[in-house]
Amino acid sequence: MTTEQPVETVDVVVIGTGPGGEDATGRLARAGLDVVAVEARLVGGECPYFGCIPTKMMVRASDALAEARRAGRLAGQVDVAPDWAPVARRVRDDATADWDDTAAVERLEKAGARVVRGRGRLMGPGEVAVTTPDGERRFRATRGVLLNPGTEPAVPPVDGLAQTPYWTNRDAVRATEAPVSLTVLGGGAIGCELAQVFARFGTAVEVVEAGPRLAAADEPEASTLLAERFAAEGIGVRKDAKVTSVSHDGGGFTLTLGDGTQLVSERLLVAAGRRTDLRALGVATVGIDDTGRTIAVDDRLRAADGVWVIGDVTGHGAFTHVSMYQARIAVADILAGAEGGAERADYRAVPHVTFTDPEIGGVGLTEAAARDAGLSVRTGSTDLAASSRGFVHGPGNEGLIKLVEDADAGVLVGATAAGPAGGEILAVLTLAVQARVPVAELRHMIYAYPTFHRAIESALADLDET
Ligand SMILES: Cc1cc2nc3c(=O)[nH]c(=O)nc-3n(C[C@H](O)[C@H](O)[C@H](O)COP(=O)(O)OP(=O)(O)OC[C@H]3O[C@@H](n4cnc5c(N)ncnc54)[C@H](O)[C@@H]3O)c2cc1C
Ligand SMILES: NC(=O)c1ccc[n+]([C@@H]2O[C@H](COP(=O)([O-])OP(=O)(O)OC[C@H]3O[C@@H](n4cnc5c(N)ncnc54)[C@H](O)[C@@H]3O)[C@@H](O)[C@H]2O)c1
Repeated sequence: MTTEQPVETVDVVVIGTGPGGEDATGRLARAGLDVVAVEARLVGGECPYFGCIPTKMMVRASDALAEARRAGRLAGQVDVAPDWAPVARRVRDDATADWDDTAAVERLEKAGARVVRGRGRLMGPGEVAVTTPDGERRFRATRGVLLNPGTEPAVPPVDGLAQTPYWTNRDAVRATEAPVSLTVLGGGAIGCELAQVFARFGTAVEVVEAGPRLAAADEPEASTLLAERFAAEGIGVRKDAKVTSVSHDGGGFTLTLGDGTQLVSERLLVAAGRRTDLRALGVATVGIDDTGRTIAVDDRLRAADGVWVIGDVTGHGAFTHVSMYQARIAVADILAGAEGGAERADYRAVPHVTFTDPEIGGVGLTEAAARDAGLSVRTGSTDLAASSRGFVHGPGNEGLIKLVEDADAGVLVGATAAGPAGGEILAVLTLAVQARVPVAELRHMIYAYPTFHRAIESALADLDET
């Protein structure tokens, strides 16, 4: 039986504590506000427990195996006997504390915030109801409500799929052993990272992608690079594939494709994008459209009077760094009161890194997006393997740098760095896009020899020739 409690008046209610919501809760509490953070699962959200951190530990392990396998051509034979046990142990003990958020809750409490376990929803301006295991609690927020609900794995409406024990990322990070065989539905960021991880541990992996290429958000050249590496590592990729049905029995999963092909595997990972449920959040009660997947926000993350929204649900890049960037701006705006915060969100240089090998880093606009935006586009590219550092590196040196220039303005508006340390090379390119560093200045710079990032110089030179 549920009991209704009196309405508690507080300064701010935060619904959902992904990386941004957690950070914002701490900042607001440290600023002296009375803050209640409502969390239905684990404080910290997807990233520390089911996303970035555990999957990057898995990537680190699989990269170690790949490097050991390359050692024969560099330093003498290394015997490689993959063992998932240390991976599972690190993910369980080091990354997620066995999926326990006590430390995160204590951090927030130490900052002066309260954490309420349950599912929150808006009931009108400043009004929040929380369904907890002990009944419903009601809060009235006088300064504002901050929404950071994140996303859930999307499960495509494929005949039979919902009735099978498929994995999502939340199950894959809990794997206690690498499966014998795995079909991955979706060749985006999650699908590609995890396909390569398990393949390197000996799993027979097949990626089934509805679209024409892997990593479709990135430049086509990066997709090709990744596809070539997947082929070299024996990872099957089926592009333009339509899955018509899925079944599961003692023999595992059977996927039937549109052309009649059947794929059989021990496990099935669904990595086909994410979904949100705005209706359940009650956003319509404050005048926010709840029919789409995202919530529109202004450059101070305001979505309605007294309502700020941050994270994946804003549609400005489903990345931890975006969620935390937005948290800082929203908190400053909440604390500034009527006059509003000074900092405005600017998404021209949002970086992202897909931690496959080769690692694919991208920032700003792709060539196609820049052309669609009507810019006068010039591109420059270079082959990382042909650089001095690529030559030194040898096995595993495949990569590229691609620059997208607004030729009229003489600045970069986008860049891709794929290869060993692609994400690290990206840092200087992110700065160039963000600060609109003139291409002439980038050419004038000195790039340390023989680094991977020195190849930027060759890509800049190539801008002249296109
Ligand atoms: C497998 C995987 C790997 C990833 N790797 C990376 C990476 O390497 N780098 C990177 O930058 N990003 C990565 N991401 C994306 C990253 O995890 C998210 O962008 C990040 O977590 C930010 O999300 P968020 O702040 O919107 O909220 P989330 O992290 O999704 O958290 C939202 C929280 O709100 C809670 N919640 C939702 N609704 C309610 C409600 N009504 N009441 C109470 N609580 C509620 C949820 O329980 C959840 O804890 C990865 C994601 C996945 C799935
Ligand atoms: N390193 C990182 O930063 C990182 C890593 C993982 C995830 N993420 C974030 O999480 C988000 C979600 O990742 P994701 O991989 O689930 O989504 P995604 O949007 O990146 O990729 C989903 C893929 O699934 C395909 N797909 C959809 N329905 C399908 C179907 N029925 N059959 C076959 N393929 C289908 C899509 O065409 C797409 O290529 C990413 O967009 C990213 O923002 C980031």
